[in-house]
Amino acid sequence: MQVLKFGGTSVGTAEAILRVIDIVSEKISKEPVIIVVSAFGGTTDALLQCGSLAAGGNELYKEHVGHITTRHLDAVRQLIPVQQQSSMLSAVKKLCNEVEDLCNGIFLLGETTARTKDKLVSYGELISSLVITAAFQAKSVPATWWDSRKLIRTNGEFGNATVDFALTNEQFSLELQSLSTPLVVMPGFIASDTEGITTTLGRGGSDYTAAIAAAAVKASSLEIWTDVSGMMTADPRWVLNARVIPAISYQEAMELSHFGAKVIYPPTIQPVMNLHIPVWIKNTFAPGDAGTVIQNESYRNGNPVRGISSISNLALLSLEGSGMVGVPGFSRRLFEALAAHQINVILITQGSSEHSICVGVDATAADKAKMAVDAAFAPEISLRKVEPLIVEKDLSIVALVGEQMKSHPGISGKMFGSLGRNGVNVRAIAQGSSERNISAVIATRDVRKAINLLHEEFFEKTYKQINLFITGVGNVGGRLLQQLAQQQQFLLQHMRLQLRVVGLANSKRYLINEEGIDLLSWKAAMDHGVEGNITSFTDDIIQRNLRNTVFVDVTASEEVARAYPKLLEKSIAVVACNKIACSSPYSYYRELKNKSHEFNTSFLFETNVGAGLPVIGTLNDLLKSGDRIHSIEAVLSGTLNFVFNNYDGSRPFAEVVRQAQDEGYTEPDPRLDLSGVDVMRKIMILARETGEHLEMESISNNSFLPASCMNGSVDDFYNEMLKQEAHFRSIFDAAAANGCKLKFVATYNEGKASVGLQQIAPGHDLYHLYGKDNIVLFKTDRYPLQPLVIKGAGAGADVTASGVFADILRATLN
Ligand SMILES: NC(=O)C1=CN([C@@H]2O[C@H](COP(=O)(O)OP(=O)(O)OC[C@H]3O[C@@H](n4cnc5c(N)ncnc54)[C@H](O)[C@@H]3O)[C@@H](O)[C@H]2O)C=CC1
Ligand SMILES: N[C@@H](CC=O)C(=O)O
Repeated sequence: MQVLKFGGTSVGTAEAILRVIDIVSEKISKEPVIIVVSAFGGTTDALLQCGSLAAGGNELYKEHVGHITTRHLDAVRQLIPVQQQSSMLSAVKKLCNEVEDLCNGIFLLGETTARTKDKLVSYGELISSLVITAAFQAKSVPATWWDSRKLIRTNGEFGNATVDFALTNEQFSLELQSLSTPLVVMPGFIASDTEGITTTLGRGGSDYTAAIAAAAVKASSLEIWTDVSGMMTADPRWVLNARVIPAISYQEAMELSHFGAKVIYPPTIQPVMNLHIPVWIKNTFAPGDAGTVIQNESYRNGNPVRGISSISNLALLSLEGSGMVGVPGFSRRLFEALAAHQINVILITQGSSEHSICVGVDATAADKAKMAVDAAFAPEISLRKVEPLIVEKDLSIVALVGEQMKSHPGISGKMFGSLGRNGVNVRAIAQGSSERNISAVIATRDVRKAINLLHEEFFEKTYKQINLFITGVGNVGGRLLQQLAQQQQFLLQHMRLQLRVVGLANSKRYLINEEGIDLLSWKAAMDHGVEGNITSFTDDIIQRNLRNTVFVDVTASEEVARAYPKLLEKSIAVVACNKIACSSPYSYYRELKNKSHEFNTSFLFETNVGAGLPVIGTLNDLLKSGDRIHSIEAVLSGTLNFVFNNYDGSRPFAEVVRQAQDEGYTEPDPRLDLSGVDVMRKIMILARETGEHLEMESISNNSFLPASCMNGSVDDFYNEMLKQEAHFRSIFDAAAANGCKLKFVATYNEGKASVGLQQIAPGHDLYHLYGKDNIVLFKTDRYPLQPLVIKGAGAGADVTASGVFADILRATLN
């Protein structure tokens, strides 16, 4: 014999009931079947509402009873041919009249008891099971209706009665003896006490009814038919890639169902587990799907984690005090105080110092718990041996569940590492010695992010999702978006990285799409962005709290550079080609470095020096591996190298500078390049990376630009350069006369940095440097005579964007 249970959604409409009939008809051709049905979806709540309206003196309950009646009568009309309808219509009407009578009584009394409520809600399952029995019969499927109230006997704890299994099993065997049809239909959820008064088995109790029946008749299997295709690796409303678990042990299923996987009512497992009856979770709306089987053995598929679950609305209660250390009885008194007020403890942790004990309870019970515990420990609190109970709310539990976790070291390391890297603070941890469950208490606002992270870490072989927020969509930013668009598919296929641009901002507005902005039409989409600035953009990023988030600064804005600390503090990685942060006063540069370290997230700015060239990375590799820098000599301005490589007096100097700007080598404000300030910033950043506390003021700048060029606007700058043509010509001629080239050189030696224009003779390391190239020469302990040389394009949107791209990838691998 098989037992099948159909939940409220599976019997919510006449159409759904016809599916049930199809499923069951196929089953009974093989072996006899008992089906346990819930009330039509929503009916239990509707009945409870009638009761509370009536108890509150609100006559609207009559209208609600009317709706319930109509719904059930309609189902009869749709499921049963007209000629056979009348007896079922009058049976339903009679039961609905009883509901109304009961509500009238409640209305008159102005109150309702647990016993009356049980009676009231029992009508949902009673009526649905009778209608479904008749529907089978109308389809010529012989079916017997069994009254669960006569079979399942409980104590008198209304609302959540305890089953007397011995008596119940006996009733089932008696009933089985006279069974003459291949099919039995039973109402779920309801039972009766020793005096025959209706009781219920707790919300979701229809699963339990089915398990009790399966155990009583020693069924070959129990099938729970619902509206999902099995137990999932995580809640699919939160984790898009959650998938069905094909097989799971009873113990794992109990852990997962206790921890919020609503697919199965937790007590269901116990009766069938004792008899090793397999439980299948199947989907009424996709009966062909394999579903999940819950069985004795833990299924080994190479992944020790079976599922991820969570409990929301948790409060953490901490009892602390020096008077607790080494004194027996504190925990007993704490638990007794909670138990005396029917407060259920969900999680317990205690450090070996015994200085504190911490328990998790449902947040709705937190205030009651505080009163109870403070009263229980009043003498110790008054003597300051124990502190008043500390209550923290807005917390949740996320838990990894898996029978095989016990034989696998490193799972909790992976779990907490992944949460930590993403700024999810763990408030308490619990792991039983069975190691079947590792629970972490975290802020409720972090739950979605945490579950997705853990799912990615333990289940997704497919990809890791990276959420990018890019600010600044100009020259370099625009090219970065092109490169990302071009490479997205490759990264997905070859590196299992799903790089999504979730946010884009310019100086006036921003756009966020958590599904990822289409990189082929971002310009048009930007027009529909919201008006905002860097503060509202970064607030929005933080509030969304997405996992694996990288903020990319492709502006030259000080305002944007000021936003990094608040992002790093939330473990959001920052990638910047904007040089302002790292060339601000040393204290700010240090603060950012410290925050990146403290919050275990990346702060990367390789493109600050040499654009896409690996200058900072190489320097750090040398330092980390124990080398010592003696000196740095470098040409670090793509713009100036381009200008001096292209200026020979045949056209105005200003015109060559304009060309450098048009080709995208200059800063948004080209005066920073021509004045040498950009190069000062770069050599300072390199010096700082070696550990030097250098400031801009201590760098000497032998500028070749007449001071008058720096007055006024950028247009004034170009006009003034035209006027100063003779000056530029004379510099060029002097170098040419010596057979030299002009290079704007930066040096760092023995803690001192300087920048300035130099005549470079043939044979010098810097002589053969063409176009917009940069060159950096490091002399170190290991490269004392022949320097380590890095050379190549040092400016331009494409190379800079690719350097930023590489930093983004580094940040994601942190
Ligand atoms: N061009 C190059 O070769 C290299 C450039 N860089 C750096 O790249 C950065 C960007 O350079 P480009 O793309 O050439 O400049 P750009 O002027 O073309 O683009 C910067 C963009 O940032 C936007 N912006 C300014 N303030 C903003 C704010 N508060 N919020 C949001 N967006 C804002 C501007 O509207 C503009 O669209 C600069 O910091 C530059 O130093 C670094 C290495 C090489
Ligand atoms: N404007 C800069 C670009 C790179 O930082 C330069 O010309 O080098």
